[in-house]
Amino acid sequence: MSKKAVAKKPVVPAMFAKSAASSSPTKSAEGNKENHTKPDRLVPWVEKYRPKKVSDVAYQDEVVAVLTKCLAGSDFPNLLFYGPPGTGKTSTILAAAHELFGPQLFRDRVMELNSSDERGINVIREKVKKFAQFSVVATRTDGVYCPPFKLVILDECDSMTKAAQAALRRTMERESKTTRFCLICNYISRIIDPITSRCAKFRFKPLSNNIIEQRLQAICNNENVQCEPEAISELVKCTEGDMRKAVTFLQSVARFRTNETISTKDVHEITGVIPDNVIENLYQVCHSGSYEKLATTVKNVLLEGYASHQLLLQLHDHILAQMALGNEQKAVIFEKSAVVDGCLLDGADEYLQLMDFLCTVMHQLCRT
Ligand SMILES: Nc1ncnc2c1ncn2[C@@H]1O[C@H](COP(=O)(O)OP(=O)(O)OP(=O)(O)O)[C@@H](O)[C@H]1O
Repeated sequence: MSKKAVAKKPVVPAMFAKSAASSSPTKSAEGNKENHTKPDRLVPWVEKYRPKKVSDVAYQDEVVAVLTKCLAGSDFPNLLFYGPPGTGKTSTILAAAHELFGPQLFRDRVMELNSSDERGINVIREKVKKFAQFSVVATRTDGVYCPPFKLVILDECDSMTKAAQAALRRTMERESKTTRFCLICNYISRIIDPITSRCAKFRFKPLSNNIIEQRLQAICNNENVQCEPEAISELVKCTEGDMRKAVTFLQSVARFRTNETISTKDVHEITGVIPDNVIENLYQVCHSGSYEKLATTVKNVLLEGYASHQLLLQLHDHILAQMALGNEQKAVIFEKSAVVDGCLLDGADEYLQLMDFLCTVMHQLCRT
């Protein structure tokens, strides 16, 4: 379902067209440093290009379809959005709240809390409960119907204590007539069952490379930033479906680019993506079967300052694409990469871990 719907989405959402005029000073920035009357160029692009309407949210077709229906009927269930970072969870509910309450009532009707700062039971008892208790009536402002409830958005609620979640559950039950809740988290497993069972749950998927590429291209067009097509693809490679990461990297690369046109070299410098020839060289050294050569190459690669986690990630993709390796050999290699990744996260020595992984690759290649 999602693939077809995604393919039909316009490549350039309406929001890009609207902000084109405001972004023109950035274009001339490349040659005309005087032209910065408005501090537009300092606005983070993640905010500037945050979806303004639910229909602007890319790739999350299921939740967009449900919310569109809810907005048409001006009613909402309690919601639980979960999934990896930068996939649109916060943007979606903020856009829905703006459409639901309009600019005038948004402040009165919406309470937004970041649970990683305010995670204790007192916040639920004092702030959330008090806000939820107020009853509101349906109104019509500028001809727009505004429903008779408020919305509490609890971001990063997977860092709430269990006691706070239990208190929240009671508030959700008691104030269900006057207040709707939208809980947002990365890990649904950390939310207690009585809460998950009271919410309509939506999993936000990592965005496809294709979609990220299209949106980055649209931002480049809107900001009049020139970019080699390979540079965009290279940028997308390191985002792992995280749109926030993609847009943030693009803005940094655009700011610090060495020439007028963004090149893959600029992207590598900012994102830490490792050039393909470095990865290919490591793979070929494994092929050669020489341990000494491997040890020297790994030392040199680390001296260049490449991050070991990124090396592991790109080696994984490179090995996955190798036809010469059978399934069994790949399975052994990827099992090792998972172990090595865990050890790196725990702070193990980068050189030893990479050698451990690459020796496994060498061993498996010698069997072909
Ligand atoms: N599905 C999407 N469609 C369009 N833009 C998106 C989407 N997802 C993320 N973005 C972009 O990334 C930025 C961050 O998105 P958002 O804060 O909604 O992510 P999130 O899923 O809530 O992340 P986190 O779990 O880290 O809070 C937005 O401002 C927007 O520019």
